[in-house]
Amino acid sequence: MRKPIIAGNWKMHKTRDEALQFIYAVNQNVQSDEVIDTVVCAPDVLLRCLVKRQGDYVRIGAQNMHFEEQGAFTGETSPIVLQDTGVKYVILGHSERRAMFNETDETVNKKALKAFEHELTPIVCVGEALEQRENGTTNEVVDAQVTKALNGLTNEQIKEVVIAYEPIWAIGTGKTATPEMANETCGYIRTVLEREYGKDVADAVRIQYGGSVKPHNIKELMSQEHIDGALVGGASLEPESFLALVNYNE
Ligand SMILES: O=C(CO)COP(=O)(O)O
Repeated sequence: MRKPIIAGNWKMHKTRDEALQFIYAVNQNVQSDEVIDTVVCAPDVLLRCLVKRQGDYVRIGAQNMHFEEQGAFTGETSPIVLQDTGVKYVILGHSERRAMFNETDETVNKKALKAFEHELTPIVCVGEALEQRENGTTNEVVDAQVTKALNGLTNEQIKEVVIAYEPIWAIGTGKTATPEMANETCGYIRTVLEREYGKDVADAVRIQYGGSVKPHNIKELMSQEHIDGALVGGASLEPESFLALVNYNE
C-alpha cells in the first residue's frame, strides 16, 4: 500500500507574513505522517522560516535547485543549502521551468542524482502539452521524460522518488484531466517503471496527479488505482483549501 502524498506548489506566491499565517493555520490540522505525507513547496527565501514552524507533520520542499553544489551560478540555489535548511523535498522539472528556464530531461536527471546525495526527495514532474495529447503521443512523451529523469539512480532510490504527472494543458486552466484519463497515464507510467526496473520498484513509486486539483475533485482523483497523491498549485495557497485537500479522506 503506497502512502498518499499531497504537495502544495506555491510557485512565486506569498510574502513572509503570508507564509507564516499559512503554516500556523495548517500545521495543527494535518493528519499524522503515518497516514499521509503533507508537503509545502515554497519559494527559496521562505524555506527557512517555514521549516522552523513546520510542526510535526508538514514537510517543506523547494521548487528547484542546481545540480552543482557550488560555483559561479548567479541566482541559483545549492542542494547543500537546501539540506542545511531542513528541506526534505525538491520539485524537479516542473513544466514551467522546462518552458521558461531551459530545464531539460538531462538537467532533471543530474538534479535527481544530486538530490539523493543531500537527502532530498525529488518530486519529478512529467506531462504532455495539449498538442501532444491531441496527436496521441502522451505515452511516448512521459515514457521518455520518466526514463531519462531516473537514469543512473539505484532501484532503492527510484522507490523513494515521487513522480508528478501534470498534463501541461491542465495547469492553472481549470481544466482537470478526468480522473480516468489521469489514472490511465499514471498507470502507463507505472508500466514504464515495471518495464525498466521491475514490479517491485513500480509498485513502490508514488505517482501524483497535478493540474487544477481542487477540494471538489480530490476525492475522486485519489480513488483511482494509480494516483497516489496530488501536486497542487492554486488550491494550495489558502489554508482552508489546502486543508480540505490533505484531509480529503477524513
Ligand atoms: O502546476 C501545478 C502544480 O505544480 C498545478 O497548478 P494548479 O493546481 O494551479 O493547476
